[in-house]
Order: sequence, then structure tokens, then C-alpha cells
Amino acid sequence: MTDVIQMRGVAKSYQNFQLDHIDLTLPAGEIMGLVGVNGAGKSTTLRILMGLIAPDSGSVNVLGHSLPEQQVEAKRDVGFASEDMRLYKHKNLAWHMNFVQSFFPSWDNRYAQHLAQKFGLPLDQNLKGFSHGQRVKAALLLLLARRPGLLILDEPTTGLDPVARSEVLEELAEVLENENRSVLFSSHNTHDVEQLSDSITFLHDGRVLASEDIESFLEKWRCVRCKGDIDPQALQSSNLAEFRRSGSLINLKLDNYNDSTAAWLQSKGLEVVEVLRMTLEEIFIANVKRGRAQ
Ligand SMILES: Nc1ncnc2c1ncn2[C@@H]1O[C@H](COP(=O)(O)OP(=O)(O)OP(=O)(O)O)[C@@H](O)[C@H]1O
Repeated sequence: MTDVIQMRGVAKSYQNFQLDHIDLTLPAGEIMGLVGVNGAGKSTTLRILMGLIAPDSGSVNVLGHSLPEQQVEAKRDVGFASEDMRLYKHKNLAWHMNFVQSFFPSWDNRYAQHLAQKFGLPLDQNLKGFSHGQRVKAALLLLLARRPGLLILDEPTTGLDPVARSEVLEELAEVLENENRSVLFSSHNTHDVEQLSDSITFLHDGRVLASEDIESFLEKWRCVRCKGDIDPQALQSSNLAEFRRSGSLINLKLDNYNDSTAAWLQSKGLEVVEVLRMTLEEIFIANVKRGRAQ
């Protein structure tokens, strides 16, 4: 399988922020969520991939094209949507469809009509009268109908109410399920990512904390409740993300949990009371806490 995105050692410094040697790989046909809190560096990473920002160092390859040298070729087959993508409020959706079609020979008009119907978008109404959710859907339609080989979406669900968010996600999930699409999208929200993605990259403070398929994350992380008294220093391990006393219990958040972990805890004098699976949100927070401590 070929990779549609390869970033190697990409760095970018701003006055108060540093994107720190980012390695990112997206295999063809996969959907990856880039998750991080505000200011983690998600937009900067996506903008570097679109050739909108030049990195200070490192290499970037998109759809087999080296950036920035071959960005014209790369962009032809990439659909990029971000919050600052402007649609013309005084034109209707049909006008926008014609407009995009005139630039992209790959435009699929039947598919565009199908999506307009599916998203419930009127073709003849000026976008001024569209709700925010309708505008997000219109922007997605204009991207998807170009049938790009790679979609890069910067926080596609930001600013949507819960109902519109769930509609956009459901429709996007359905559209993507039926197509062999490669997608990289950013989000603050692990629930959005869980619905859509095959894999997740957690970004924090300009660094990649972890990057894996969702199943692996869910398999490897556990919250372990133990009885006993122990100095946290005695449990120091790169797998321990959190140590918290709660009454007579100790709560541990552990990465790379396996059969030998309980035996290891017992050897430290702890009695394992309960082992719980963690949600992706809990795993994200544990990753951030561990990242801060390192
Ligand atoms: N042109 C710039 N000049 C200086 N600093 C910048 C510039 N662009 C971004 N930054 C800084 O880089 C950091 C990362 O910003 P970025 O927009 O990539 O984060 P993000 O993860 O997308 O955040 P959000 O979720 O809030 O959109 C921020 O601290 C921001 O202030």
C-alpha cells in the first residue's frame, strides 16, 4: 500500500510555539484523525501539508509529490477545507457547483447532485440564507464532488450544534465508507474522531504524542484500581500516565497493559481490585498528562 502523506522530521518555529519534528504517515484508503487541544499545532500541520506554510526543516510528501516544489501537482488532487474557506453568500449552491467545476476537470456532477439531495441542500437558494451546518455541508459537497484522492479537513465539525455535528459526521462517515478515500482531519473531539477514523494521531504542544489505529489504543490502555500503599516513585515507568489516590484505592492509567502488568503491580505490593478499559477521550487526556511529565 502506498502512503498518501509522509511527513518526516517537520519543524516550524514561531515566536511562542514550536512544531517539533513531526513524523506522520497516512496510508492510502485510510482515515486519520489529528487530535489535540487548542494551540496543539493541528492547523499548522495541515497548512504545511497544503503548502500554505513552509516548514523550517524536514520533508513533506503528498500523493507522491514533494512539497513545496511540486505543490501545484499535489493540490490538484487534494480537497482542503478549513474554517476560513469562504463561500459567496450572494450566490446559490448551483452557481458554486458550476464555479468549482470550471476549475476541476475531475468534477462529478451526478455525484454533486446526489450529495445535494442527501445533505438536504437547496441548489437555488443564496448561501446567505444557509445555516452554519448547511454551509459546512455545502463546502463538503464542493470538495467531495471533485473526487480528490485525499481530503484534508481542518476541524470540520467546529461551531456546529450537536445535531448538525452528528448529521455532518454521519453523512461524512457514510460517504467515506462507500468510497476508497484517504482523509486526514483535525478535531478537539475524540468522539468525532472515533466515529470516522481508522487511526488517531495525538498532537500536543507541537509534538506527536502517539499515533496508532483506534483498536490498538483501546487494547493497550487500562485504568487499574489497586489497594495498598506505595510511593509513586516506586512505580516509575514510561507506561504509567497517571497515579491518583482515591480514598483507600490507587487509580493508575497505564499504557501497554498486558498479562504481566498485574503481576508487576503485585510484585510492588499492590492488590489489583479492578481493571477497566478506557475511552478514547480518557486515553487522549492520559497521553497529554504523560507528555507533560516527560
Ligand atoms: N503565523 C503565526 N505566527 C505566530 N504564531 C502562530 C502563527 N500561526 C500559529 N501560531 C501559533 O502556533 C500555535 C499552534 O497553532 P495552531 O493553529 O496550529 O493550533 P491548533 O491545534 O490548530 O489550535 P486550534 O484548535 O485552536 O485551532 C498557537 O500557539 C498559535 O498561536
